[in-house]
Amino acid sequence: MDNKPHVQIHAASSLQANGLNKCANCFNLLEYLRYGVLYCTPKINDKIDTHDFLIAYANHTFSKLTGIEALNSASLKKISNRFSMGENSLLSLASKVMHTKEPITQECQDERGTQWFSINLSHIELYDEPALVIAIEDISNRKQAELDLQRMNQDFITVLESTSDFIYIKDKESRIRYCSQTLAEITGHQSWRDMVGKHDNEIFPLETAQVYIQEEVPIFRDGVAVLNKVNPYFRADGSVGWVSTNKWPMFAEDGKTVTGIFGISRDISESKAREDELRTMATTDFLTGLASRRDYIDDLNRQIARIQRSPQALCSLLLIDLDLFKRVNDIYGHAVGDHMLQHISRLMRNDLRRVDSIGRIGGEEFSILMPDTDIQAAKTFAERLRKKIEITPLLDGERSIPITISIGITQIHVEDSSAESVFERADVALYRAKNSGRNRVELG
Ligand SMILES: Nc1nc2c(ncn2[C@@H]2O[C@H](COP(=O)(O)OP(=O)(O)OP(=O)(O)O)[C@@H](O)[C@H]2O)c(=O)[nH]1
Repeated sequence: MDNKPHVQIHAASSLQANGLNKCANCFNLLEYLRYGVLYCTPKINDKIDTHDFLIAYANHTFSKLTGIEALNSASLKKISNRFSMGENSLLSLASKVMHTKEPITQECQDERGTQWFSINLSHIELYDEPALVIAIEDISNRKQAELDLQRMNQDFITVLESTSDFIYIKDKESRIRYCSQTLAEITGHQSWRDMVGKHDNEIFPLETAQVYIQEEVPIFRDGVAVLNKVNPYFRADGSVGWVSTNKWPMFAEDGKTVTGIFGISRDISESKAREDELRTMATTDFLTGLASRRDYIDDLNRQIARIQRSPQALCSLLLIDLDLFKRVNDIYGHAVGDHMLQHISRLMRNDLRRVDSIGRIGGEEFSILMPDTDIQAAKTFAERLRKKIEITPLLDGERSIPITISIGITQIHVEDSSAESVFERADVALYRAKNSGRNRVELG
């Protein structure tokens, strides 16, 4: 140790001085300790309940750690306020130890709050004289690490309590160790702390829990992440939401053993609902609920492909146009015109088989696909539909508004390579029906 001072021992009594001097070599050893050591004796020889102590010996490390110099023969009271101990003081602890003869260990800071110490006070009897040994250790680094950890933990809890995502850490039995407040609330718990130790089986309906548990099998078995899984979940109120989930394995220090799972599930209920809505809008006509033109043409193309594969297969197509529909709009207004389109759609849809499909392919133009139906059978169906519409007017309050339809029919041929050629033939037939006075069925 550098600049090690010569050991000097100041004894409270001659008897003690004798003993201590005999121990001088032992005290020399203490100079090499990484602990600071004070050896104190009660200031008044025979009174243990004295309020002060004489520092008989301080090792070099004590001065080095605390920055307090000239300790030998100083009083403990004098240096007591150099340690910040909350309710206690070094002096009060010293008195307590002398009373109880029980050692005390306490953590404290220096007066400026820049250093942390662990201080141990022990009562000893040396040559029948009571004495106090104070050992001090600089624990600033450990304390800083502890405080950092505490702060990190607090930050982590703040994240858990404020994030809108469902965040969770599970142990190797898939039990919750931490989770976000949102996950607690959505599953009917007051605090995320109520979730700690729970298994998915205890949180979610069994079926949902099984999905989540299965998902975690490869994570535990192979240490791989599971990413972008879209799953439904059940809220405490019974409603269904959707989450997109990422789960990662957490490893032990060996970097191999999976000790748990870290997961983030994001609620995508709103975006999923919007996506579903857009998909429906793209495939469904908003006014009538029938297939949109695009979706209907997809069906038609499938039928064309089927017939190309099996030329003996049949499929007929009806092109249907409302007669003089402009007049309905002009006389009754556009809203009634809309009701008429809905009315006709309902009448047509009610007459279809499961295998048939129907689409609104223009403003007041519809088309029906009839698989496994030749053109004559399609004509019979079309005539029946035409008559039904003729005799079923739209009822609008007191008013009864009649309408008729014209229909052009064609059968899909093996030579048809696209929807256009099929529509063209049906259109020619429809044109003929219109030109022949409307409310007619024509074949093309
Ligand atoms: N109310 C309403 N009318 C529509 C809609 N789409 C198209 N129409 C109307 O449908 C009418 C079609 O008129 P036209 O093409 O002249 O045919 P039409 O009056 O039915 O006569 P023909 O087809 O020759 O029998 C137009 O007045 C369009 O405004 C719609 O979504 N709602």
